[in-house]
Amino acid sequence: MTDPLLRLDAVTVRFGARAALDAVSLDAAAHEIVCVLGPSGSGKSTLLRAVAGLQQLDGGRVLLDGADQDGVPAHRRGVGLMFQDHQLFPQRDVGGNVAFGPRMHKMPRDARDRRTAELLDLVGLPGASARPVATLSGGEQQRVALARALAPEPRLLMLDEPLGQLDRSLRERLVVELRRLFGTLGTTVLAVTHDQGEAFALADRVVVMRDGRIERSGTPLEVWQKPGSAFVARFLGFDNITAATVNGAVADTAWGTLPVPAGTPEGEHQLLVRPSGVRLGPPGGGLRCEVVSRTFRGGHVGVLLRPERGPDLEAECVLRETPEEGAVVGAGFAAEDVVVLDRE
Ligand SMILES: Nc1ncnc2c1ncn2[C@@H]1O[C@H](COP(=O)(O)OP(=O)(O)OP(=O)(O)O)[C@@H](O)[C@H]1O
Repeated sequence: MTDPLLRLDAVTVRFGARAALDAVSLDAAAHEIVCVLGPSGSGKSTLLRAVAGLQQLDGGRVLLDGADQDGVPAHRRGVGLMFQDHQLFPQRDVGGNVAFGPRMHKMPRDARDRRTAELLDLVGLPGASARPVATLSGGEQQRVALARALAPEPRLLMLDEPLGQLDRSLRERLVVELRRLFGTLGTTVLAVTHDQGEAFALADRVVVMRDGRIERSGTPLEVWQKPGSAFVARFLGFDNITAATVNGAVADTAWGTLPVPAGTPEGEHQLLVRPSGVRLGPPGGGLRCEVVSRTFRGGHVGVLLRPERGPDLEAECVLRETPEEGAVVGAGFAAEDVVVLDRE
């Protein structure tokens, strides 16, 4: 087997008594887009800094193309970094910013100009080379920062909250463009973000961190379908979580008896019920609930329910079928949207 492009092998970084990274092991294959996701303070930036060579390790190894990077300074690792505040050089024009890396690498002027023009095309700013940085919008600055990070052709591109400061609609558009761009260029990417929507849209593989450790790793679909722990489920925005005793095809919970998917192991578990699996009907059938609030979410409406027993429940409804606030409804549960969580 060939070496992965990036390998972290039991990497530990401590600040005082606290481990910001606690024996983290992680591989990224060439051309893979890996997004590290996690709450504030979970160690995401420390992980990027460790790979970049900006953070001393207290244990473990970082390997690039199979070579241990111990003692290799940041500028010799061949990795590109784009940080949240994407600081462009304000006194240089767009072209001067993008060509900065290649000039440092002594690339001849012709080739530099060609590369700059190509990259500006790729990021959707054709012909912008002579524009002063101060005349760019936030989204345009982000694109220039990206072109600058790509210009030296890094073997690994690392992004720290790449779209952090942009508004939601621009982020949603840019994230699709970024994925396409990285696919075209074959760039290997390690990105960190606390925005799960961004990570799921961008990544081939999502890694969720918790207190300096990797809690869950998989394709976006795998992690979405099987969060594994209550922590990951909550982080993904799922709140319908309850303790349950599984017995055959059903489970006893605070909300009453719920169906569970075939093959669910017997015994005590935590269960997640996806909002799409909470089906609303007339109050006579199922668990009696009052509608507390409704939140419009584009394609559907999130409905918060106060059941006659058990914690609040969230349901997902199509607009036409959404009950009024204050209405009393009966909630049923669909087995295919009930997921077993194996830990807190
Ligand atoms: N230079 C430092 N000195 C002391 N503690 C630090 C230092 N850098 C990070 N930490 C601590 O290490 C832990 C991980 O921080 P890190 O910045 O990696 O988290 P993060 O997941 O990137 O958070 P955020 O999303 O807020 O940027 C935190 O508890 C943080 O306070």
